[in-house]
Amino acid sequence: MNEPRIFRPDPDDPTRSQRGLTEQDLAAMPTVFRSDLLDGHVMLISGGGSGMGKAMAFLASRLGATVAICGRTAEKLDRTRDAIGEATGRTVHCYTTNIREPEAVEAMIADFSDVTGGIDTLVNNAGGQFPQDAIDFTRKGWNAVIDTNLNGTWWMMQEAARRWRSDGRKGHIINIVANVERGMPQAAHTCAARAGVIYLSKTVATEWAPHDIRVNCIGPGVIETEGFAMYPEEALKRFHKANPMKARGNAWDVAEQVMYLASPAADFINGDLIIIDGGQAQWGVVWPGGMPDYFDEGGAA
Ligand SMILES: CCCCCCCCC/C=C/C(=O)SCCNC(=O)CCNC(=O)[C@H](O)C(C)(C)COP(=O)(O)OP(=O)(O)OC[C@H]1O[C@@H](n2cnc3c(N)ncnc32)[C@H](O)[C@@H]1OP(=O)(O)O
Ligand SMILES: NC(=O)C1=CN([C@@H]2O[C@H](COP(=O)(O)OP(=O)(O)OC[C@H]3O[C@@H](n4cnc5c(N)ncnc54)[C@H](OP(=O)(O)O)[C@@H]3O)[C@@H](O)[C@H]2O)C=CC1
Repeated sequence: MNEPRIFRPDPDDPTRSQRGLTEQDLAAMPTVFRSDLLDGHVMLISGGGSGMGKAMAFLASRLGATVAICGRTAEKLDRTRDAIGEATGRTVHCYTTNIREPEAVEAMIADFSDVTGGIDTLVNNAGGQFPQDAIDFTRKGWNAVIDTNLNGTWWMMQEAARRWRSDGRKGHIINIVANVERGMPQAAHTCAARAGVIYLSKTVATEWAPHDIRVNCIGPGVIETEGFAMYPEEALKRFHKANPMKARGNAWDVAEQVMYLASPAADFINGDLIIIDGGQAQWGVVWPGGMPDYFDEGGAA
């Protein structure tokens, strides 16, 4: 049997404490892309201090891009900057910015544009949610998820677009959403926010075409990252059963797709949603963490 091209963690290995790829993995993972693919390219990645955003920051830097990452936790950003510097010799710019604060977003986009001469690709990857039955959401919990994933993403999109318009510069936005086509029980807040982002993106992909701004989304399925800490162990044991490949994706699967979209090869892709989920959208039941007994008649999940 052929070995997989990239490492896929064994979901049943109880000895693994690490969730997702290590910095050593990210420095050494093979890539299909040419090492100078993104020379001269400027990329801002929100949530770039961990998980998929960190993998994107590593890969973009390895391919020659000038990268900035933002998040709420300075230590995570600094650590990522140092690890990428060590692996690639490149300088990653860090912004301790909460995307829920529009003034802070405005200042970050202005600064990174001024420092670099202009952003080429904005990747809105920051986000998340907690698992809970919708009927039990508190107002604060609902607002936290909507404010992060919908409002925060929008402040970033609008500020970048305004700056591109005033600079007369073309730009590209890639929004990381989720695979929400059939809904996702215990994640209704995030489904609402991500569906909002997908249709916001499709709409402005048309509105902003005259400004030479393209907008696309990527919908990951179950991708093993540090973010899995949000979920109970029992649910994690079942996540890989949510797709017919019976696998978890990893951050590199998503990072390589982002680099493809950022490259000239994707110049004619606009207003699209690309799903990376091992076939989850077509498969079985919609409860990644397992169904309540009410539904689970034959133990199918
Ligand atoms: C299994 C099936 C899977 C089903 C779903 C399976 C999805 C699989 C695929 C997706 C995987 C991923 O996205 S993995 C990536 C996950 N990564 C993340 O989620 C990281 C970022 N997330 C966050 O920062 C937080 O979750 C988020 C709520 C969005 C923003 O946080 P804030 O800092 O604003 O909020 P907090 O102060 O933590 O919480 C604000 C309020 O939210 C509510 N709240 C917060 N955590 C809560 C919790 N665990 N349970 C209930 N309620 C909670 C409370 O009301 C909180 O108020 P108080 O009561 O006053 O405290
Ligand atoms: N892993 C998966 O299976 C899937 C993940 N996703 C989504 O993909 C994205 C990346 O997730 P993943 O890498 O797995 O998880 P992580 O939890 O590692 O990444 C989320 C990142 O977003 C940052 N972030 C969260 N809230 C804010 C905020 N208000 N302002 C700025 N930064 C913020 C976090 O940093 P900090 O807390 O320091 O601010 C963190 O670095 C998220 O939007 C996630 O919901 C979607 C589908 C599946």
